[in-house]
Amino acid sequence: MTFEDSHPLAGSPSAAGSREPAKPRILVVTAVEAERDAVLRGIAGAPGGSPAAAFDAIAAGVGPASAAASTALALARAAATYDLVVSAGIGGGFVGQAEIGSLVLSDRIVSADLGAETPEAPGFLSVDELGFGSARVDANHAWNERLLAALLRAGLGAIHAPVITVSSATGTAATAALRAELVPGAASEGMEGFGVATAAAQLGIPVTELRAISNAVGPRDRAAWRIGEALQALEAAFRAIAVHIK
Ligand SMILES: O=C(O)c1cccc(C(=O)CC[C@H]2O[C@@H](n3cnc4c(=O)[nH]cnc43)[C@H](O)[C@@H]2O)c1
Repeated sequence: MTFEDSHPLAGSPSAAGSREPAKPRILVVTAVEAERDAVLRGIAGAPGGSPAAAFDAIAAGVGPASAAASTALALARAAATYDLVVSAGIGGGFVGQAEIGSLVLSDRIVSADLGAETPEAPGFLSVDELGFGSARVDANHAWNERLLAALLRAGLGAIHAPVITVSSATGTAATAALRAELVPGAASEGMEGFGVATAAAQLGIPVTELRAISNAVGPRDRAAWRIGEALQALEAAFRAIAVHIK
């Protein structure tokens, strides 16, 4: 028995009897159902309902703890057979870095509030500086290139930059400035990426984060959030990925 005969991920025989390469398996983890449904609408928009990858999408709950626990459970149920995990959803955009409606693909995923406040400037020490591990997971470079290429093929662009994870969304200009200083170049803020990334990284599975910007990171103004616009951008991004990923 060959590997192709015995391995469940080795691909299925085509009509001509030759073997198609197996589609990559991608787990998409959102916070809420509205985000998951936008992702699923995008994937369902692939021509013939046949996406170029095998996707599963789950709504894992808001915040890094729920995201980590739900991701770990989904990975365990699938015996960790995913090729990529994507933390996805709407997100805040840092002013001057990412506008409302734009897409941000993480080059690294950084927990910006995992550490200790200090009375001295800048007012915060990360767990890395405290010597308790790391508040950073690097996004998978090779997968990012494939995702960016897929977006580009559909005429979409994404800012490639750090995405921060926080347990409390930024609500003042001072916190926005502090978080931008702590993570230079950060373009987006969400509440789940580091949890998703930690679960994936502990199983050795490549991970990245994709945010569609719904609001500016800064003084809290919920009425100004453009959730519909961001969900449409998220849907378009996953349609592009489902059609064009190679
Ligand atoms: O009310 C709705 O219809 C609705 C639809 C989709 C998503 C939501 C959320 O409130 C999701 C919360 C989710 O959004 C992320 N997020 C968005 N902007 C920020 C931000 O500026 N700072 C931090 N997180 C942000 C976050 O990941 C939350 O889980 C509502």
